Amino acid sequence: MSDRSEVGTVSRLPSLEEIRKAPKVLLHDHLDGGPRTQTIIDLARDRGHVLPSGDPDNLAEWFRGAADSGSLERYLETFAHTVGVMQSREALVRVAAECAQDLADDGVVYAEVRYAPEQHTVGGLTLDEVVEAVLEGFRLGSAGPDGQPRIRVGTLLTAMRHQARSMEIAELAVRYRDVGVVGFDIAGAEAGYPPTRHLDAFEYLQRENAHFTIHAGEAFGLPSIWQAIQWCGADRLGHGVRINDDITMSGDGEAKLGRLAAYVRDKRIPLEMCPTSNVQTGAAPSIAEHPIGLLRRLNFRVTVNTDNRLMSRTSVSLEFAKLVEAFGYDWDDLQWFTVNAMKSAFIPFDERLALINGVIKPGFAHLKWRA
Ligand SMILES: O=c1[nH]cnc2c1ncn2[C@H]1C[C@H](O)[C@@H](CO)O1
Ligand SMILES: [Zn+2]
Repeated sequence: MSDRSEVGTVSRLPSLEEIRKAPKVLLHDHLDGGPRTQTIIDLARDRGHVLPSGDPDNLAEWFRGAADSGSLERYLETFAHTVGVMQSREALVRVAAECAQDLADDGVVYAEVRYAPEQHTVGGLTLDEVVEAVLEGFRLGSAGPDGQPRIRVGTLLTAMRHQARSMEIAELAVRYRDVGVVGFDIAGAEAGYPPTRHLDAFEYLQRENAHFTIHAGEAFGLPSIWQAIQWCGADRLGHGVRINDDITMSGDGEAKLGRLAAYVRDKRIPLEMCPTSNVQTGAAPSIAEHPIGLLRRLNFRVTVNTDNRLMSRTSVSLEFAKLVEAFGYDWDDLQWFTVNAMKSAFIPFDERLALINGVIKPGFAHLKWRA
């Protein structure tokens, strides 16, 4: 990492190793986008599922390469090999437990992990059995050797936007809201599948005082973001990178916000940004040119996320390290992203505040003091 000079002093930027020690918050991570490759290989053997490689490192490289297509649709094809092996209670418990362990090992203290229950019923599980298996996995994987929780994991239930089961999944999310499910989402190919297709589900969730986010403004532009917020009432935007299209820069570097971008900023609507994933799907040209740089400068409520740790070979720490490299972010910037994320979580306000004041601020203060 490079050094940055400040008036009379040289302050060292956070290294990847130091970032790993910081208490981090993750709001956008797919369970089926992050299994360990050895686990996929073991589960594939049990199910007779044929994989592109039987070697964990080669398989990891295959996922990253195949996801590097510049197209969201082709990126999504790689999930056939993760979803395909996550079709039994044992498989779901194992993948969820390892997910919680991997996130805790990366220093994540609070995570919201999402998946689409409707994709995990091929082996005969009911939707309720799928949800219960994943909750059990998170419970097991969150505990340290002393039995104390190392991480808190909340679940978001996703409905696939090209399917027609969103109402059923929304009802499932409400049914499990008091035992670990904290919200709802829609995902999948964006172009051709506007969020308003699922308006009945979003209206139901609003009547139930439930929380939801919508993947919008990733592979499709402003109309998708506008519908997600103004028609569907999304609490947060999954990605939302294309809000950039509603910001114009004048010759002297001044930013002018269109009405939608101004609304998103004024209302403090959280943007779940996933830099590496966006480069892979072509939503951003590179990390250095990612709109996150501008949006952070303009004080949008930006958060930093992984999306799919397997497909992007990433972690929250690595996403932060890439941003430090590209934009020269310091500890204050990383804390700002983290507090933004914690403020935007779907758990109750007093619990968010307790994590901000009791874990995040003291953790960053310690790292800043050592730097
Ligand atoms: O970035 C994404 N955009 C849209 N859909 C996505 C993205 N990452 C994963 N998905 C899909 C594929 C998964 O099977 C599904 C549920 O996690 O969500
Ligand atoms: Zn996503």
